[in-house]
Amino acid sequence: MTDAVRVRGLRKHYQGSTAVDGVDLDIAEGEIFALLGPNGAGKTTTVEILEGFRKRDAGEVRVLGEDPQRASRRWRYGIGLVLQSASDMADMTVAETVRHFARYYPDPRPADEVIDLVGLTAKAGAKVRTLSGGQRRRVDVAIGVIGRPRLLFLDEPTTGFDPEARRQFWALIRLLSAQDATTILLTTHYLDEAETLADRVGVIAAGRILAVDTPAELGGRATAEAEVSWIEDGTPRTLRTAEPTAAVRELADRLGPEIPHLAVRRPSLEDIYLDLIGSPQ
Ligand SMILES: Nc1ncnc2c1ncn2[C@@H]1O[C@H](COP(=O)(O)OP(=O)(O)OP(=O)(O)O)[C@@H](O)[C@H]1O
Repeated sequence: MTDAVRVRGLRKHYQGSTAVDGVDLDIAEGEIFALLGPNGAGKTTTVEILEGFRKRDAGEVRVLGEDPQRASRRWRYGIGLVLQSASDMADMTVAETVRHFARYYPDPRPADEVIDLVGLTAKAGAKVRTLSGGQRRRVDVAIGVIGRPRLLFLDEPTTGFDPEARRQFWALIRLLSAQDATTILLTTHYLDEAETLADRVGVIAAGRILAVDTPAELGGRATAEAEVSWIEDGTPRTLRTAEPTAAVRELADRLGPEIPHLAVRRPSLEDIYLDLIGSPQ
């Protein structure tokens, strides 16, 4: 499989402070990759360098086979952006906005098809300013994918969404990924979003990548000990074990088939993430 993104030894300093401190990153074509990290970790700086909006101080960067700093117009057509600050086309309708952006591309998707894809057909004639926050974000996605990008950048796409809107948005991203094998680089502060959407996640802190893996395997998660908890003689008990099934069987033998308040908990992606970035839990 070819790499959509290949980064080696990326560095960026701002007036004395180091924002990106030797990042290596590979993202395969068709992959959904989530970049996670605390505020100020270097996510936006890294992503803006990949998008060609920021110059690096050192390192090699290849995005869709080209150096974003010297990339061609054709290269830019292959990139889709959904940035944190939404486009302000508030006085135009949804359809006008999408058609407006379609003109920038040599081979855009049909505007109606994209509006349908993002679930805004019923709102196609509505002014963008009359839409809810979540609906506006869908307009941003429509603009991001109108040019048939091979690589889509999503910067904190669901901040401020209610739970239902987030789930709808995730379904849309999965659809985009499945339909056209669009490569997606997502930054997010929501661990459940990364877990649901991403094939792999990378954790960055203080400008360095700490770990890259599938959400299930990150930081040794798949082999981490489970915590078994229950109540015995009115007292809460917990046990950490690599063999929770055996522990439950032993408890059932001792306490009967219904073990009071039994729970078996494996570390969540959030537990692993907080552990990696060294945050007290
Ligand atoms: N234009 C700039 N000038 C000076 N320092 C900057 C600039 N942009 C970012 N920084 C600094 O670089 C570091 C990394 O910032 P960056 O925005 O890349 O982090 P981030 O991981 O995207 O954070 P967040 O999750 O808060 O968006 C921070 O310490 C930030 O203060």
